[in-house]
Amino acid sequence: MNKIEVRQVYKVFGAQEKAGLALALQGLGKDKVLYQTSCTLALQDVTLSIPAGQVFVIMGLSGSGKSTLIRLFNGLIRPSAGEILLDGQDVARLDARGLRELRRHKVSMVFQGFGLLPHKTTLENAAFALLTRGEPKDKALEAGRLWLDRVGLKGYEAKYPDELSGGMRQRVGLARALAADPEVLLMDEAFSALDPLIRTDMQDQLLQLQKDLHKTIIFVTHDLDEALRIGNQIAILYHGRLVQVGSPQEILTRPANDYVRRFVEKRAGQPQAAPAEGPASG
Ligand SMILES: Nc1ncnc2c1ncn2[C@@H]1O[C@H](COP(=O)(O)OP(=O)(O)OP(=O)(O)O)[C@@H](O)[C@H]1O
Repeated sequence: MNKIEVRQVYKVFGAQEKAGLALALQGLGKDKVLYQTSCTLALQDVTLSIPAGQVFVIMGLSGSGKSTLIRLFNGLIRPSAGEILLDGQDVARLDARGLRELRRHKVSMVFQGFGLLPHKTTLENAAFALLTRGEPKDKALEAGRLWLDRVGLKGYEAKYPDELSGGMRQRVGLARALAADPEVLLMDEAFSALDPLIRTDMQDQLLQLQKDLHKTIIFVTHDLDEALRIGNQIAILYHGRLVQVGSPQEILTRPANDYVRRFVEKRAGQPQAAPAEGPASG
């Protein structure tokens, strides 16, 4: 069964959201919507199914809509149109209380900037989600300790974030997200701030954890090598449109268009920078 269904989702940013949406629904692209309404069409007509228990990667250049898409899954952003069904429930229709419940129990997020609380210890950070949802303190700290151990940070419980390296901080971020035992883990460029060797270590660790956990993990990256390494499936965005969804093998051997082909050709083992997208046509 699929965990998440994204159905005909549009997202327009700007003061004239409705006017921008009306143009987008007529099929106008990002440039024309911007020209006519000064609004940014960040996602247009995105429909996809995200299977349960897999690592699903969302990839594309800077500005292609990756962060917007992943933020729909925990309601940080509301779509201008369309549905985001999580186990059949439309996240876009949840009220503030429903969203709070969703974020406390079902969907956790790991950020690129780690998002740790600087005045709390590693252990308090790891247990933070459990403490804020009202679990007994000893139980929450016990779970925090367990997850710190699982991500290789045993012995660092009493340290503060500024005493840790970037890689260690991201491990705390991962432990904190996993301690909440979410069904869905959202990772937005979670490893992009790390240097290449640490980044590869983190990818390995995530894959190792996933062998036991079988979580639904949605992972945003602009790096094709990372996507190929960790993704069971990869969705590629271009100017807010979905251009291809496939297995790493399919992306490599049957790129759907020139945009995907350029990603694949540029690969050659070198980590890519994240150039911004050029003007959109349409
Ligand atoms: N809050 C906002 N207000 C206005 N425009 C926005 C907002 N958030 C995103 N956008 C625009 O929506 C488009 C998609 O942005 P988004 O951040 O989703 O892209 P991205 O692929 O995640 O890029 P990056 O890799 O640089 O983070 C861009 O054109 C961006 O300028």
